[in-house]
Amino acid sequence: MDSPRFPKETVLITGGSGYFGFRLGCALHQKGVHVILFDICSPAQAIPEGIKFVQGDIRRFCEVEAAFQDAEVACVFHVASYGMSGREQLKPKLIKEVNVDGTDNIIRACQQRGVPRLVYTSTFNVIFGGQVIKNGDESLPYLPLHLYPDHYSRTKMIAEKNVLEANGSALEQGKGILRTCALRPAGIYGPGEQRHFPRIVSYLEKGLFKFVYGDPESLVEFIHVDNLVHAHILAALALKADKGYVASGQPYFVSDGKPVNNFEFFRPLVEGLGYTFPSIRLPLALIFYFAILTELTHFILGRLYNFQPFLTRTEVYKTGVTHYFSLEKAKKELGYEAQPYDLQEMVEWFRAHGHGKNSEHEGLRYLLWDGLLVLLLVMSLLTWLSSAGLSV
Ligand SMILES: NC(=O)c1ccc[n+]([C@@H]2O[C@H](COP(=O)([O-])OP(=O)(O)OC[C@H]3O[C@@H](n4cnc5c(N)ncnc54)[C@H](O)[C@@H]3O)[C@@H](O)[C@H]2O)c1
Repeated sequence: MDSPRFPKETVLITGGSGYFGFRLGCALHQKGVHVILFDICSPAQAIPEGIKFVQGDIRRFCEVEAAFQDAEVACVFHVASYGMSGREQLKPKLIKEVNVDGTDNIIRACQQRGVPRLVYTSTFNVIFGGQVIKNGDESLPYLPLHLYPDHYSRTKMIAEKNVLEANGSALEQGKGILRTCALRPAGIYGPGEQRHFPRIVSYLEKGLFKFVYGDPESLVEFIHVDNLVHAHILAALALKADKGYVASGQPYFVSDGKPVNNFEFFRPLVEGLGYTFPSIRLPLALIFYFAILTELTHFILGRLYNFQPFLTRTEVYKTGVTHYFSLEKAKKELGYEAQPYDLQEMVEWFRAHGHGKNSEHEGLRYLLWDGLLVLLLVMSLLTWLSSAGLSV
């Protein structure tokens, strides 16, 4: 990738221990930028020499302030978030505190500390609530609050709005104005990804990936982590005078620019790890009821054992309903060009970490999982049929 030049200045990355934040930090560090990673958890990987790590919680303003101490920060990449997938999605209070209150703290810290640029990592979800969107663009309005299917999407929208509204606000001590923009990525993938892919591989290993669902023609999008890093660097540069502050106050959809059926996207991973791609296809509505039941089961039993729900309703929409967006604005204003990637490097990553089909006895080992899956599917079918007004 033809990487843009980045000046030798200091940037602070919230969520800097997470998958994307850490990758962004390492990429900027390699370009000679002084990087401060700020996160509530330490990074799982060794921190390269020269990168500073500050542990803290964006919900606590004093901890955010402390991260800016002794540094003239030129740009903040606000990446930290909570509640994106799995059981995290079912904790509304914490999601609001991190995504909304935490973001407000970051905006306030930028204003107080005279940081001139703030790039917010948003998501497709701020516009998508389960409706079909084909080649949507940034003119699409936010949804009314009650139409967001989950707290994460709703709070990411509020946070994005607050960040974009802070564009043009005054910095303290007459240091000029704050310029902000937001990037709305598709689902992130790449080697070492820790959120979606290990979960999928664990389902493969437990023998739970037995069916796909929804319309085979439905299309969604993904973005390779390095394309997203590239987009963030371009966005930060596009908030500067020499780019005419073109990104000021703007949102941008970013992806690999290749709409694909969700399950077909994962096929190379499934087959590359030696598993058979499922031939059974179930209706989306049935899976939606299945997700309601798993959320309900989690609601009842989650206090005793906080297990990972198999699928949530939002995940059903995200994976089964067509939604993809135009890259035109990001291309035109940021100069973004997605580079081609495939899942081969991820297959190799998982194999190198001891995954892949290797035991003939796996079937027996996971008989209990199979039983549970069939039970939940039968219950979903009954719920679906009765809600559709059919007598069973
Ligand atoms: N992963 C995806 O598919 C995807 C898709 C679209 C948008 N996004 C957005 O991209 C960003 C990065 O995603 P990711 O997959 O790297 O997520 P991640 O979960 O790996 O990283 C998020 C980081 O935020 C940190 N964090 C959470 N609460 C915090 C707090 N209170 N204070 C400080 N740090 C806190 C976590 O410890 C974690 O390291 C997020 O803003 C997310 O909303 C992700």
